[in-house]
Amino acid sequence: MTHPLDRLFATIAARKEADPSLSYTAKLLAAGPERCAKKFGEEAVEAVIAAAAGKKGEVVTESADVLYHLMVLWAATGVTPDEVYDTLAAREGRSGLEEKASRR
Ligand SMILES: N=c1c2ncn([C@@H]3O[C@H](COP(=O)(O)OP(=O)(O)OP(=O)(O)O)[C@@H](O)[C@H]3O)c2ncn1[C@@H]1O[C@H](COP(=O)(O)O)[C@@H](O)[C@H]1O
Repeated sequence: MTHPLDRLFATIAARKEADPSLSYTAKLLAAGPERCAKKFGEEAVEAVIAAAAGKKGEVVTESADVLYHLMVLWAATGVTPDEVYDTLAAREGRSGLEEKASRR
């Protein structure tokens, strides 16, 4: 069974060919990467506000919005989930503190 995020990305990628009057994703993609980036930023801020207010339920729903808009941004900029997963895999097992120290 495919992961829900992979299924969502497949739907988003397929919307590149869809009619913007029939699909929100197609409308966003047709508006270009800058518009997609702005929407992602707005949704991220909404998640930040929910977290700062201690509203766990809203953190969950805003997180879903953030993930959707991040994937729209990947589609708009030609990034694939595998590229992101590979980057995460390459970091596996290396502490963030260790990586930070190596930059000093
Ligand atoms: N997961 C989502 C999803 N999450 C959030 N959104 C939309 O993202 C929008 C952002 O919220 P806002 O409050 O900022 O909306 P808004 O003010 O109307 O947006 P703007 O006019 O500013 O762009 C809302 O319209 C939400 O419905 C999503 N739209 C689509 N999906 C998925 O994408 C699939 C394809 O959707 P369509 O492309 O619309 O067919 C759907 O079946 C879902 O699986």
